[in-house]
Amino acid sequence: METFTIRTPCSSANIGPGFDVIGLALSIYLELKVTIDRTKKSSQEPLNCRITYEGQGEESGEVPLDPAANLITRVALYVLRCHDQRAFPVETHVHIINPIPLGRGLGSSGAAVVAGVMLGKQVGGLHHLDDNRLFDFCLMIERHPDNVGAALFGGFVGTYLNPLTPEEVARVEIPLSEVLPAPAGGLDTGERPPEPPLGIGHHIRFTWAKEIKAVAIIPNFQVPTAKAREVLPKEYPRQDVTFNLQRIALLPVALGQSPPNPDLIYLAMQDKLHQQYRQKLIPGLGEIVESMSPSSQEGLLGVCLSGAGPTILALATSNFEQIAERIISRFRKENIDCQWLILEPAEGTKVIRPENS
Ligand SMILES: Nc1ncnc2c1ncn2[C@@H]1O[C@H](COP(=O)(O)OP(=O)(O)O)[C@@H](O)[C@H]1O
Ligand SMILES: N[C@@H](CCOP(=O)(O)O)C(=O)O
Repeated sequence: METFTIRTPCSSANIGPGFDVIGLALSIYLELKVTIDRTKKSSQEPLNCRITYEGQGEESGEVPLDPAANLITRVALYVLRCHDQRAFPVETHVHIINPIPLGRGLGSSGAAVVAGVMLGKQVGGLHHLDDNRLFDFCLMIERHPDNVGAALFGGFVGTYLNPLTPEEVARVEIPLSEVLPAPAGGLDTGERPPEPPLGIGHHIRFTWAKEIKAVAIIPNFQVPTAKAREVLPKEYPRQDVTFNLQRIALLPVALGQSPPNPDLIYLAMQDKLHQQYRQKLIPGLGEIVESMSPSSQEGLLGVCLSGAGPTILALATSNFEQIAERIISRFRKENIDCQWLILEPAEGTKVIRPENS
């Protein structure tokens, strides 16, 4: 019996102005406990894979247990099929432990994609795929690099895409339905899916000052990332783009300085490219972001929307409970309940094998 665990952190993307660029891996972990029983000759399970699940959305059953429908196993199958393996090895059991809240802007889907790519590599024995190549596979599915970059590489990262040839662009823009295997009921045509072009995405690691903690205030409703991207404009006024460029040049420097400079961080976390448009999906967001600053709230460095929301991320050095309570009370006025957590920067995705295996 072969067993191993894949551990992937959640993430907070953007951190204000770094829309689709900056990501921070944080300390809530998706875990896959994988067992492969190679003594079996055949399997009754679809695609030779049994999925069990515990964690967020367990009662509502919103995470499918069919390997042809579950995001993690579909992504693993994509990697396998690019390498002429049509199914999981006989017989694979994937137990998913997922404490990352779904659809809240903490990168649950990014973590699922990264864990899925790693699962494909491990069960397929595809040891030649290094993390940079796995990043390419992730980008064929999650088409912005910030949250998957953080979940794969860990820490505080800047991510960017290479210029691609027109032929490669066409390959990257292929509809998701042609990349991922068809959900339950779809026929396996036996065709090889399109492989990612080489070196689509890259990352650079930034320093994170040890004093800074991330307070996540998580409202009790979901905003699907796809919906939060639909509300964004196709074009922006030049002054808004310049505003973000000025801030993004400051942000990694400001968050790496020890001791942190609250006024600089507050300034560096302002955004004009996505947060104001997402207000219509997240009642109270505008007021929260505009009303809280280091001068009005001791210990606070800055506040932003986490990923596509609705979670609010407050960066702070002290008074975490008071900061969280102030944001929670604003959401309460909208009849929205929240939970809150203090999170730390996290390591990237790891495969953990039992000793002497
Ligand atoms: N552990 C998981 N296993 C399978 N599917 C998952 C998992 N985590 C997230 N997903 C899928 O991703 C969706 C949420 O993605 P998205 O809207 O991008 O929000 P988020 O901001 O949490 O990434 C879930 O509704 C579910 O379909
Ligand atoms: N840059 C993306 C990040 C989405 O992250 P998620 O964690 O909400 O999936 C965006 O802002 O749309």
